[in-house]
Amino acid sequence: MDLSNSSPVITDPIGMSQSLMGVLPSKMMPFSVRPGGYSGAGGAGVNVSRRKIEEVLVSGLLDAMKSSSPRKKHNVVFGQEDLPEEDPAYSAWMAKCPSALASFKQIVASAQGKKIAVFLDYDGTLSPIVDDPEKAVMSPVMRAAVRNVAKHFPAAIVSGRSRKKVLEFVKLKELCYAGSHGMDIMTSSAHYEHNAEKGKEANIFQPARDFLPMIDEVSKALLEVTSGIEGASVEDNKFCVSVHYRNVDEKDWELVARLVNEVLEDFPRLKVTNGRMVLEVRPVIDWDKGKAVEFLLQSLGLSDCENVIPIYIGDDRTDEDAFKVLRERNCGYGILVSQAPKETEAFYSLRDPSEVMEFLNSLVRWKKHSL
Ligand SMILES: O=P(O)(O)OC[C@H]1O[C@H](O[C@H]2O[C@H](CO)[C@@H](O)[C@H](O)[C@H]2O)[C@H](O)[C@@H](O)[C@@H]1O
Repeated sequence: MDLSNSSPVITDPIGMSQSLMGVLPSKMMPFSVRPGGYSGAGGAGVNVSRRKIEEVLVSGLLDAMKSSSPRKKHNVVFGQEDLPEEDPAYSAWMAKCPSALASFKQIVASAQGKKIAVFLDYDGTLSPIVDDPEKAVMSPVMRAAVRNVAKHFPAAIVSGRSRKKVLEFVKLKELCYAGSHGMDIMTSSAHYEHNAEKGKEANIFQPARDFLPMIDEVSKALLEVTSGIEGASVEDNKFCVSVHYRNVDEKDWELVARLVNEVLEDFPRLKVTNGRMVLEVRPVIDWDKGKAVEFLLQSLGLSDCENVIPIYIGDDRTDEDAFKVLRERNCGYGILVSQAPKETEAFYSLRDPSEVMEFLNSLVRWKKHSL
């Protein structure tokens, strides 16, 4: 597609501001697309300023794409990215966000006499990041670790994937699942804490149900526009859609940003956020992984901070919403999976899925020991 002559026309500037609000820092937003309204000049000036706005939005999206996970070599054994050289910036970051393994004693000491609830992201946390999203399988040893965790603690998977897909990967019935970034939650009766709720059937909560036809439509549109870009792929996650650019040549990233932006102009009720080499299109509703964790704690009868310590482990930007909720409630711990310093609301860190597994196994050993 030749974009050199395209002059995008913005038909709904307020809608567009919503669609890109997820990725643009507010200081980058031009005055005319701030939430609350469009205040551009009228007449011929409108098209010029609209085009400028379009450029600012595309370049904001592109910056966000570039700043997401850098490409690294993969370790053939565990599939995780190679460990970085120890450097002062990393050591300084570790001082602020220490290893959850090194801090294990402190973590369990604070949980003495309380119930621990475990929340786990999937990609990059329980399975290593791989080039093909369809091949992000979980190893049998990790599955055994998660199964053991679910035997001893209330546990849930909170993923950007569709609930069906993540269940296909995890293959464990003992857990609760929150797919589509928490917009598709299933709790099972086994987890209900209160006697009155014990007999309850598995429960489904889908706060973005009305968006299903729209998501279907945008998914098809995104698939169509990106079909000519080598390496790009679109994954329908039921209540959200991922546009993957991990396998796209960097010179084509701007094209990906531009096309996603163009498609979203027709969907003012959708927004785009970005994760690890992926643009995630989802409804503009006040719901995220943080809200999903609050919902799960509440519905499982685990919202009493005095007696419950929720632990949330995740690697991506969307997991920050959950870390933030725990930090703001002053209840439990967020653990970021990362090998590089990152700004985070998490209290602790783990380097990769193999460390996540070690941490989960340690939790189970501690629990068995304390019984
Ligand atoms: O919340 P998550 O479970 O972490 O889901 C976020 C996205 O994860 C998947 O993409 C990521 O993992 C892929 C497989 O390792 C990798 O190829 C991709 O680059 C990563 O972004 C999933 O495919 C996406 O749909 C999720 O949005």
